[in-house]
Amino acid sequence: MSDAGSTSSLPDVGKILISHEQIQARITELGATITEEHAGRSPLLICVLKGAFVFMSDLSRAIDLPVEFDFMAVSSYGSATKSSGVVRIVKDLDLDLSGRDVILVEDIIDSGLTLSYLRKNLLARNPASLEVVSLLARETTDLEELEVRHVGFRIPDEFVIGYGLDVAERYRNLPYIAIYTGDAE
Ligand SMILES: O=P(O)(O)OC[C@H]1O[C@H](OP(=O)(O)OP(=O)(O)O)[C@H](O)[C@@H]1O
Ligand code: HPA
Ligand SMILES: [Mg+2]
Repeated sequence: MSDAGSTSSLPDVGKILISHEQIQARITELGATITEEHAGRSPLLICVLKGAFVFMSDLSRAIDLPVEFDFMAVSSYGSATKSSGVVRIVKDLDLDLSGRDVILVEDIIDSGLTLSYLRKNLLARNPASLEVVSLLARETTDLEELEVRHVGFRIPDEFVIGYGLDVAERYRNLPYIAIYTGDAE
């Protein structure tokens, strides 16, 4: 049912691009790399809500360090499958970033608008370091330009849902990443 390449019986859920098992295996690798790179430190993980909450939960448990957590909610897609072009902060952080090693945790880098906005916003708070880990990024995204350190999977130009990613708030609970086949625009 969750095998890559197969389909779901749920409406608007198309081909499964990345299975639950593939996601978990990649998260184990990402967690080990982050653990190694931050050995001896206590990075602050910032989850970009809502989409990144599932990835953050699994990734944090694959990191063997005394990490701390904070959460920021930003929104630009609303119920559409195209960015509105305006990134709105819905909830700000609770913690002070000055002097902290910050790891920003995203679910997807699509147009890159959200990340560009967040990078500027967070750097203005004087962290000691800021790095970005995203579960997904479009094949067309220039990761060097956006300074993204770790990416789980590169994906083709299709709107995807599941594992935190939504369309109009639905399907975040799918345990895999699938192509959205509904008619939201
Ligand atoms: O690179 P971009 O084109 O900016 O797209 C990526 C962002 O868009 C989505 O957030 P969304 O606005 O849907 O909010 P949500 O996480 O609450 O669903 C996603 O979770 C990323 O944060
Ligand atoms: O492909 C996507 N799916 C869900 N949310 C998104 N936000 C940006 N791109 C996407
Ligand atoms: Mg969304």
